[in-house]
Amino acid sequence: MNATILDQIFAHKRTEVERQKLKVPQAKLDQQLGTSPAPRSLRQALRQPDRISLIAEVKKASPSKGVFLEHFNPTELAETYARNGAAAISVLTDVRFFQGSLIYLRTIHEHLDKLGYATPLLRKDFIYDPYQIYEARVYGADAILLIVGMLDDQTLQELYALTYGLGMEALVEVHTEAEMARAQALQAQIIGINNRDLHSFSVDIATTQRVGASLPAIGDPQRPVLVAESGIHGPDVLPTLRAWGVDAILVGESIVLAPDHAAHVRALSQTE
Ligand SMILES: O=C(O)c1ccccc1NCC(=O)[C@H](O)[C@H](O)COP(=O)(O)O
Repeated sequence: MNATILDQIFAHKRTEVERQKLKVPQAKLDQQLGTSPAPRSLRQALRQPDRISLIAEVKKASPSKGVFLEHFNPTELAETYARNGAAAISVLTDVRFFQGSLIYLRTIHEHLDKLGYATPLLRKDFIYDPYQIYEARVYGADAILLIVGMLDDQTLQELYALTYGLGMEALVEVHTEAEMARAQALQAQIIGINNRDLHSFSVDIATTQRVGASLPAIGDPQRPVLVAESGIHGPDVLPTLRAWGVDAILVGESIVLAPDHAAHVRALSQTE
């Protein structure tokens, strides 16, 4: 079988992380941990009784679509998100395929702090090694993404425990019913259903309904915070997602491509 882009991403990620460990050894990260700003709760920010919350993504490019924004200013974008009602901000930190950076996390954190916004920041990357979780904390992440489909159960459990041990939270991402069962076995508090098949890049919003069907009923205290990820273009779909029990949406492409970022964020945050 031919290697998919996802296989290439994973292979390159391993090289990138090993290279980074040589540049900034774990011992150095350990020293810097104490100076990181205290984490804020993603879960609390997302669970609103009366509306769907928005996680707005700082996304310059994607492997499926290339560059979205030639004039890309991550701090300016994040400021627009925070000012216009985003409950949280996802920062892509993968360098090669998404043209992201860990530095964006730090500069966005510092910039929003100065403006008085305490919007939680999610490190969005392909995380498989504890080193990346320490890195996330040192650069100011409040939460990280764990993609169930790329981790075995033991690694998933270890990374999840480390994340919470460092005071952060994890958005545990699934795409199939089998992955959802694994996320539930982990007792994940925040589960994201990615509507995008990361192998084929096809997007189907109905994935959220199908894969979310096994969760405890809406209103059950055992029900995790549910995030619908990818392929959300506008607010018209929000009532349907609400009916499916979605607490939050994660949106990148439609925001960065919108002619008016602020207006699109307001519409998706239902603050118009
Ligand atoms: O965005 C991609 O093309 C992509 C390809 C391969 C792996 C991951 C990918 N995206 C990561 C994401 O999950 C999205 O950036 C995020 O859910 C926002 O999606 P969208 O609103 O469709 O940009």
